[in-house]
Amino acid sequence: MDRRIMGLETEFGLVHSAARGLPLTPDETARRLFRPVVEWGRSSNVFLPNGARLYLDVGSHPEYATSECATIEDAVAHDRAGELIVDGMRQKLESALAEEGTGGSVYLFKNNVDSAGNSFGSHENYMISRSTRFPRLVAHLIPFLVTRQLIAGAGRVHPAGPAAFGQRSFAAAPGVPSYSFSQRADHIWEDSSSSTTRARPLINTRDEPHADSERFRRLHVIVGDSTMSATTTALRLGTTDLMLRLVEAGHVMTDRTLADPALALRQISHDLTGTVKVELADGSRRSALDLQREYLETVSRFVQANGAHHDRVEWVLDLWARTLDAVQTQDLSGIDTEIDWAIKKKLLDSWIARNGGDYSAPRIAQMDLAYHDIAPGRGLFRMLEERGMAARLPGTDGSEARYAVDHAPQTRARIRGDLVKAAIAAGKHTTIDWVNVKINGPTQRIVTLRDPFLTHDDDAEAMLADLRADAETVQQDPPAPPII
Ligand SMILES: Nc1ncnc2c1ncn2[C@@H]1O[C@H](COP(=O)(O)OP(=O)(O)OP(=O)(O)O)[C@@H](O)[C@H]1O
Ligand SMILES: [Mg+2]
Repeated sequence: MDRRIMGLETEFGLVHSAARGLPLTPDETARRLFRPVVEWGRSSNVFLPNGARLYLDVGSHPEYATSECATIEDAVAHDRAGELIVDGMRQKLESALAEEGTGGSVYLFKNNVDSAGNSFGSHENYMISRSTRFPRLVAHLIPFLVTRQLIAGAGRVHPAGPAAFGQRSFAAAPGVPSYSFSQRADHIWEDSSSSTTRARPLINTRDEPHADSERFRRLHVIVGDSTMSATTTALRLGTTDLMLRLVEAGHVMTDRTLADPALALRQISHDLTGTVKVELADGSRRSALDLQREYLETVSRFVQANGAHHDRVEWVLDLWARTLDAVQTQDLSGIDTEIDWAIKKKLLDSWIARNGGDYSAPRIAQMDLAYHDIAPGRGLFRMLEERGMAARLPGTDGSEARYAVDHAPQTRARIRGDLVKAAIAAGKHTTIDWVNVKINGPTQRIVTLRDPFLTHDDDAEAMLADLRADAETVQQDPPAPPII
């Protein structure tokens, strides 16, 4: 696919800490956080004017699923817009709690593990053609995704050393405080399956295309870490899209099937040199660095032969190469403003250099968490960004995310977003999913958008015109969306 629909889902960690007395329970905090959303959309599962889905699933992790994006920069901007939106809700809740005397602080973390060791996800969605042979695609993608943490991991501190997996422990001896590439690697148990939680695979194979099922399929990757840095997010999406292109083109690829992908994920995550050898199904042993170098080389040759399919391909290949060089030479200075695990490691290592101690210091664990705090002026990544110590995606100036808060990208999300705004203004109840927009009421109407690329639909135009006419007759102002 030359143009590809992509979407990112982020589950946030949520904590209330009380100034005095007991904090709100996680469930209560989440319920309170979503109160303005429910007031606006009459549900804790809504689609927003920018086309995105904001919801509270079982448990207490707010989730933001970006609308369908057709470019990497849109996906990055909309992912960040989600942070701005939930941060606005966080600020509202903090103010409400202060007013009623409960007080305390509300924290939202864009990470993948909580203090009790539970893991929550950052899911990537890529549209692929129905004609692509799915088992072949999955087989080629898994070894890539297992080793992708070298270039797209968010980094994690293990104050008591890596946890054991079955009978095995990794890298540093058990009990030796350490740092790993990935947040998520220790929590994945299978290579691919149709469950996202129970067995927790790398790829969820449940077939829900959210589009015309005869033409399209949605690839649901759930192994990735949530990334704070725009450049890391762009690299994560950009490299994966290139790999998909290669497979889709029917490019003959070496079989790199791993003997045990979940085990290899952990072995690789806990070896910052990238040189530990993991076992392939054919009995050979290869390092993550070697495998990633081969992928980069194959993709580069493919691009040379077939041309770049968007204007960031060169940038993706360059950052990919620089990151592998940094791992190989163990000199992170070339990537420590661009790749999350390296940005965070630099921060932690400079604290240790100034204060002594090691990765077991309580302050280090705090910083590991605070890096992912999305609050401006408090989150460590946010602060680095404000000081110009975290790179922006070239050609962007930071205003794109703010714009994406209430503007949908140029896909069918644009139509959905317009209908959401118009329905709210007209005081109509709706039932919406990724494909359908239904106006409830005595004269039910439904618009079905099966092609995610389409930005125009006659039925939707007609519905929009009617909703706008209805809005003229509504006396009250519509409720404001639950965003800042
Ligand atoms: N046809 C498509 N191809 C690829 N991605 C899509 C397509 N349609 C929608 N998406 C993206 O897929 C994601 C779906 O998010 P959502 O949270 O609803 O996921 P889900 O897997 O369907 O449901 P759940 O998280 O409830 O299990 C969004 O980011 C959206 O932009
Ligand atoms: Mg989801």
